Amino acid sequence: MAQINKLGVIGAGQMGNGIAHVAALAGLDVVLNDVTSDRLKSGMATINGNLTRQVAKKVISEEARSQALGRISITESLDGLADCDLVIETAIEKEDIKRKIFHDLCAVLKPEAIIASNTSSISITRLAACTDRPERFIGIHFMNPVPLMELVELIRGIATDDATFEAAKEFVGRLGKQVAVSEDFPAFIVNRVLLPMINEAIYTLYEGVGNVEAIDAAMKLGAHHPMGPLELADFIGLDTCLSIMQVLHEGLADSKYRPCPLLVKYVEAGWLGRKTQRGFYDYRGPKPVPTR
Ligand SMILES: CC(=O)CC(=O)SCCNC(=O)CCNC(=O)[C@H](O)C(C)(C)COP(=O)(O)OP(=O)(O)OC[C@H]1O[C@@H](n2cnc3c(N)ncnc32)[C@H](O)[C@@H]1OP(=O)(O)O
Ligand SMILES: NC(=O)C1=CN([C@@H]2O[C@H](COP(=O)(O)OP(=O)(O)OC[C@H]3O[C@@H](n4cnc5c(N)ncnc54)[C@H](OP(=O)(O)O)[C@@H]3O)[C@@H](O)[C@H]2O)C=CC1
Repeated sequence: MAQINKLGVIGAGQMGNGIAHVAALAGLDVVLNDVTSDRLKSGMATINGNLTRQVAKKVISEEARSQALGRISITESLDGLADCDLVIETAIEKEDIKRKIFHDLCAVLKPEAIIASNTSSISITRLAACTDRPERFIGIHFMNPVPLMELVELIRGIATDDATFEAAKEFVGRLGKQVAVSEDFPAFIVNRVLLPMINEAIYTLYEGVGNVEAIDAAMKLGAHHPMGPLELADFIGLDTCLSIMQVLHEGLADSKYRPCPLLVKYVEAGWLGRKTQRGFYDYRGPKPVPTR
């Protein structure tokens, strides 16, 4: 089994920067790619901020922080990923964008390298089929926030070979995370359970059963969830939540997965949650204020 020493990460958003952060701390060389230099700059600033917070909390040393930062390089071109042993795609949850990335990546990436997607919901088999190496393609699904969450789901496509699965498992173990293996069905395990709950919380708001604060307080205090479902939706990103519900609805053809029209409205408004500073809460002031 080939050892993974150099990791490529496509997309410098919240998941991409989290994966780059934990991989660099674990001693891997990381190349972070995104479409604009602004995105790369803000991704690196977030990594630096989160590493600095870990130093302040004595989770890591100052030396570990500076070594980790030194292991991450950035590139606006996929050519910069050519000699990586593993490339994880973490661009937005849109299948056409992911397919285009894999098409372009295969043209430059060394043939023996493994390709993975961090997709929350999309079929690994279908994504693998648009690459030149379906046997070396796998779903490696990290949870948000990556530096704090223990779990990573591994999803084999129909063609994924044993060596790829074992290399992915070893990689996840090196990052100090636990593996849950999921079959390749829409939204896998965590999101198959979590997203219908979030969607139902949005229906609860839409139908006027409770307001934002009441729904979140009910689930935090009444079910001991660390975040309320609407706060969590804002944290995940409302665009991502909608995309996952659409994949569940289309993939399982069951009306119980119908995305709530209010979720659609927020996404159409560009109110995507924390990343755009407005969602079920408005984050522009000193503390979050409910928008309903
Ligand atoms: C959509 C998908 O495909 C799959 C998914 O990921 S679904 C989402 C899964 N994730 C969850 O369900 C998260 C639920 N929330 C939680 O577990 C907790 O609220 C939490 C772990 C995120 C934070 O815990 P907390 O104790 O309430 O928060 P908080 O006190 O602010 O943070 C504790 C520490 O976490 C760290 N932290 C918080 N957010 C962080 C982030 N985004 N990145 C890195 N570190 C972070 C900080 O070190 C923070 O320390 P400080 O107090 O010094 O700032
Ligand atoms: N949010 C979550 O809780 C979780 C998300 N995921 C999955 O991870 C992936 C990323 O999600 P997340 O990090 O939250 O999303 P973000 O919106 O935070 O980040 C996505 C990043 O990808 C960039 N991007 C878009 N198109 C391309 C491209 N062609 N090439 C390279 N980069 C591109 C975006 O740039 P720009 O904004 O300029 O378009 C942005 O920087 C999705 O598949 C999502 O389903 C998995 C687990 C948890």
